Amino acid sequence: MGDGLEKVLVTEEQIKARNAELAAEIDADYAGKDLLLVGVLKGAVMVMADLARELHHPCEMDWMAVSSYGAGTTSSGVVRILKDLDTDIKDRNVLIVEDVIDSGLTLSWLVGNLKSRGPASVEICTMVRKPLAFDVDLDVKYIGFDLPNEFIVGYGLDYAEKYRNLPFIGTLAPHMYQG
Ligand SMILES: O=P(O)(O)OC[C@H]1O[C@H](OP(=O)(O)OP(=O)(O)O)[C@H](O)[C@@H]1O
Ligand code: HPA
Ligand SMILES: [Mg+2]
Repeated sequence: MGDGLEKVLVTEEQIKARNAELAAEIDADYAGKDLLLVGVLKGAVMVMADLARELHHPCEMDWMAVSSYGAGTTSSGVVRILKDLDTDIKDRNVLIVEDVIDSGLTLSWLVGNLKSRGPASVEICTMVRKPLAFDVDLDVKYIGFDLPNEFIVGYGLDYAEKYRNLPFIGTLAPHMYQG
């Protein structure tokens, strides 16, 4: 592929179908309950927008920006809040919406942070989970796709802020990030 990509792992059609399935599960699980979606900027923008439009259940949306990757392809392990929620989540049912759980460091930290604010519940929905996350004690209720341990881009996922707008998920050709 001449655009720095190596291969497509999940097509636009597969993502759309999976979002509809996940939304149906969420609709059923939250029937009669309040629901606040918390998107993790910037990666979760695409999945939040698409998933929310597949939901029939009324929900609110808020956003947090945390960063642990900077411009590289491995997590620094240090999570910083760049933008906090506008909403008080005390007694609310919070569903965190993410693009990827890779090392799991970002979400482990975020779940702990949000739970300390006294919500009624905190659950996680991620479009992609990678195998390193199995080593972390993290309960992930809604998972789009389990993918292998390769650096991926597209559908919100970036490499040095690029490729987020691709409608599919693919891998980057190694020459793009190896010197
Ligand atoms: O499971 P982990 O290894 O912690 O990685 C997952 C997190 O890393 C990425 O965000 P990043 O910090 O790069 O910010 P971004 O969403 O703005 O790209 C991604 O969007 C997840 O939030
Ligand atoms: O594979 C990935 N791609 C882009 N951003 C990421 N953040 C964690 N893992 C990834
Ligand atoms: Mg990123």
